[in-house]
Amino acid sequence: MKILPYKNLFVGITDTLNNIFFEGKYADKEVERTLKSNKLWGARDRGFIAQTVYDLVRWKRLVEGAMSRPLSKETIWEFVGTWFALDPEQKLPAWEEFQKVYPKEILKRHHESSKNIAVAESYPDWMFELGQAALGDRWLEEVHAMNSQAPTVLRVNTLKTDRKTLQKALKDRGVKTNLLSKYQDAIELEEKMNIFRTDEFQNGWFEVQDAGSQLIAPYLRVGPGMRVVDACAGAGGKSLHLASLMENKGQIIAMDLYEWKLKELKRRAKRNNVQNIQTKVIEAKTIKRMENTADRLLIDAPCSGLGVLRRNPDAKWKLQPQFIDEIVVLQEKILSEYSKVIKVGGLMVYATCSILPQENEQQIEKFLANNPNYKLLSEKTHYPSETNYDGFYMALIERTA
Ligand SMILES: C[S@@+](CC[C@H](N)C(=O)[O-])C[C@H]1O[C@@H](n2cnc3c(N)ncnc32)[C@H](O)[C@@H]1O
Repeated sequence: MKILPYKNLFVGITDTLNNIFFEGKYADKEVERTLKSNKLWGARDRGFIAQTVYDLVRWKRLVEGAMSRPLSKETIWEFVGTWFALDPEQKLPAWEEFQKVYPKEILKRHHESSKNIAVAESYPDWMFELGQAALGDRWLEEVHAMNSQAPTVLRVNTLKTDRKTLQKALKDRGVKTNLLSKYQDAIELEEKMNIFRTDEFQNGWFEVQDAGSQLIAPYLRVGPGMRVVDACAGAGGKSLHLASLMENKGQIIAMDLYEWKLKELKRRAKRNNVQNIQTKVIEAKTIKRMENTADRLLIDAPCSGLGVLRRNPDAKWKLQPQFIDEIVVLQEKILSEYSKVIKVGGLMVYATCSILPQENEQQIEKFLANNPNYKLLSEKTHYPSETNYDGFYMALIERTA
């Protein structure tokens, strides 16, 4: 993206990066906060700030390689300057903050440092090695695919409208979209924009949900009138989708450990005109009391998020290796305990937004070996390099006895 040579934009960028890298803030929230802080910035300014921050979060290690020193609070201007100096077409403003940024040296250092593929693709060594050990050459394709920008995809709320009507309404506002043929309820925006201010969003005609994620609720084969448990419902992206597929009939029990997430779910349900969701905070005996009660169970498990790094590039730097070990143990426990909630003959879907086999097919193999009364009907990993959307895993399992 071409440099906009205005100091206040760069101050916005460096402040935002500081908060993301050194104050533990989430990239999306921080970008949103910065953009709200100056009402005088126009669409071009905002686009420049958002894009530069996301690029720099994504390419942190590559830029550090070209600086040949780590990013710190002290080197943050050099970090930003180095990013732009890597592109010979860009001309850095002659500001004092960029005095020590020498494009020729940067390009020379980049040439050397990017011989290491983990630097060239900008991933921490441990993550790169973990993925490569698990997925071999496929990992190289996935890390590359997860370095591009995530498209914005909407899921039409079929309780309120249909895809064509939504597409036409957005077109009338000047928003160009494409219907995705392989995803029954999905519409993709041609250009990034803030879609949350539109009447269509406020009136619950759609939710923003990646196309890969939109495959999970239909995989559970729900129908009107069923009793469905969404065991890790969070703020309810999939619960809302299940409600649409069930035509608002039957019952969805949306559960999570955190009440604040379920509160957000309720708010979204109201906007979506969803009336068949009941929320429940999981306490010590909740799961035991619900055994053998559900026709369908969705376990959208907590995971490493190693399929959605292009949406959350800051996770590259925030995730720690021991978290992966811990999350695998938690997934195993959740599967073993929560699976008892379905009745004999009922179905469950176990899903993650990771592409690591240890969180996915290996987890299911262990579960089936320990629980012969469950049968795997199908499983699928969606890889970002193949779909151009987020990476996901889903397994459909039947309780047979
Ligand atoms: C992948 S997220 C769910 C996303 C959500 N289903 C959606 O579509 O928006 C996983 C969720 O599991 C929840 N969680 C973590 N540990 C849990 C546990 N032991 N039991 C139930 N939920 C748990 C987290 O709070 C988080 O909301």
